[in-house]
Amino acid sequence: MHVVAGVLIDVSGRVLLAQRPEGKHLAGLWEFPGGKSEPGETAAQALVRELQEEIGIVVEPGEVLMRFPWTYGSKCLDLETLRVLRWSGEPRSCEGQALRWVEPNGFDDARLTPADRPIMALLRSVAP
Ligand SMILES: Nc1nc2c([nH]c(=O)n2[C@@H]2O[C@H](COP(=O)(O)OP(=O)(O)OP(=O)(O)O)[C@@H](O)[C@H]2O)c(=O)[nH]1
Repeated sequence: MHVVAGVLIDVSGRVLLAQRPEGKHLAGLWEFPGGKSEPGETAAQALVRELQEEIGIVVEPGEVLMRFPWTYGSKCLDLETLRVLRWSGEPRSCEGQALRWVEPNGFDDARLTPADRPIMALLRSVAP
């Protein structure tokens, strides 16, 4: 399963996280917004579609920050994380999930989905 996630960084260096809803796998943990790609979609196309559906913004995808496999029990992900260069609109919750801008250095890893911990570590390492 190919999953794309987007890293939005605001002017003060905070990144946007979404909370996984009740009743879902990893409920309550925070992740970068995104979702599964559909057959035939590139990662960039999937990211544009997912962020439009989930948080109501139109994004310009940038470079791939990280791509790696991750296993949760019997679930295997190919998680591809892209930087978002620009977006139009103000992120808002379109599917009931909580959204939050957080400082990479001030957010406890235990609150992230496990696969997102190495991504946050990368963001911390490049933070100004
Ligand atoms: N969108 C997203 N999913 C992630 C991230 N990190 C991570 O481990 N995942 C996992 O990737 C899987 C795909 O997520 P999804 O949002 O498309 O699907 P879902 O579990 O909500 O279920 P559903 O859409 O089938 O109902 C989930 O198991 C999710 O926990 C991330 O940063 N962003």
